[in-house]
Amino acid sequence: MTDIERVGVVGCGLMGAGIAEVCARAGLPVTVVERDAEAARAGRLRIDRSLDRAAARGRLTAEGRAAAAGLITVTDQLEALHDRDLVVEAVAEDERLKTDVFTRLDSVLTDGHALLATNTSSIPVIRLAAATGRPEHVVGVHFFNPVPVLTLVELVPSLLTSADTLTRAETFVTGRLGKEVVRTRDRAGFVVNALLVPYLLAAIRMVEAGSASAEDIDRGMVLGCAHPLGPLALTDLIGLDTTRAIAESLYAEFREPLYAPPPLLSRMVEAGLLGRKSGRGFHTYPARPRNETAVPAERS
Ligand SMILES: CC(=O)CC(=O)SCCNC(=O)CCNC(=O)[C@H](O)C(C)(C)COP(=O)(O)OP(=O)(O)OC[C@H]1O[C@@H](n2cnc3c(N)ncnc32)[C@H](O)[C@@H]1OP(=O)(O)O
Ligand SMILES: NC(=O)C1=CN([C@@H]2O[C@H](COP(=O)(O)OP(=O)(O)OC[C@H]3O[C@@H](n4cnc5c(N)ncnc54)[C@H](OP(=O)(O)O)[C@@H]3O)[C@@H](O)[C@H]2O)C=CC1
Repeated sequence: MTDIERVGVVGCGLMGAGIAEVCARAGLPVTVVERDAEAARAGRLRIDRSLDRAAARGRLTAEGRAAAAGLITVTDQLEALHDRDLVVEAVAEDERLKTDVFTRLDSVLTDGHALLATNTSSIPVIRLAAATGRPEHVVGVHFFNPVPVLTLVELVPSLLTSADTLTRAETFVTGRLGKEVVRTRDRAGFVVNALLVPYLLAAIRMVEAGSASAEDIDRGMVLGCAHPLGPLALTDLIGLDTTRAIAESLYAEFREPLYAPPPLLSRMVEAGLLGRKSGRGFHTYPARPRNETAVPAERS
């Protein structure tokens, strides 16, 4: 079994909140760190609402909901992670921001054997590992959105990740969290995003070219290919800012035009049209309390 008993998460947005939730639902105490007190409050609300939703849908008993909520602490103090066996970094897809978090985590974690994981979608893991004095303990552990629903985790060793770190990370995500693992090499976008993101960008280029409406492009893929969401609704779910950041990493690594972010995507990010999280992207979503992910309009 796994030696990981105390988990830390940095960032309590869409992914950090989901990762904290699945760890707590597996019975693990989780400390989540946000940027400041207000963001910590918003993160706590995000986790609590997701637990409420799971309880309302009958996927969690009232006792299970209370137990999971009781295992989670959200704070704005990175030092609170000093005693963790594993920390998963889930801040925004920005290499400088992540590098800074890894440098700080390296000095905060007292246990020399603690695992440092990144949930990055696309940034090569070695660049984050190199910001620490313990690259052998740094590994990519890439969850999928929504974390409580999707079972895949991509496991990404860098050239300096030790075999022991990889085994401990895999044992944790499969044995403790009940997820399925795909191992991938440390290349921008790993496996899934290297395939998925060019498809999302192609749909955005179709909107830009006026080939069809966003609604019809999505309907085409939902009705014609049985995808749960069309590409533009999926881009709204991921976040347009995150999608653009992933495209930029892929383009920087491979220089393939199919990875280049289309101008429409960049203009929408610059306009603050980030998808569900801002209430409007390629589709619109009803207003929700501040910092909470909106639900699609058709379900309101
Ligand atoms: C960018 C990256 O680096 C990598 C990525 O993650 S790429 C993105 C990958 N994700 C996808 O491709 C998502 C594909 N879409 C889906 O899986 C589904 O559309 C969806 C789960 C998002 C919504 O499913 P749906 O059937 O349209 O709606 P809905 O009926 O509300 O949800 C289905 C189930 O998921 C649950 N669910 C939906 N969203 C959820 C969330 N955010 N948190 C927790 N549970 C959620 C619902 O409660 C429901 O569960 P029950 O059946 O037990 O009631
Ligand atoms: N969205 C998706 O579908 C998926 C995303 N990912 C990856 O997960 C990571 C997080 O993405 P996602 O959750 O969508 O992004 P979000 O923007 O929803 O969340 C990022 C969170 O990190 C917080 N944050 C920023 N800087 C710090 C800091 N220094 N310390 C603590 N918290 C900080 C942000 O706070 P504030 O808002 O105050 O800046 C925000 O709450 C990214 O690397 C992304 O690529 C992986 C799989 C799927």
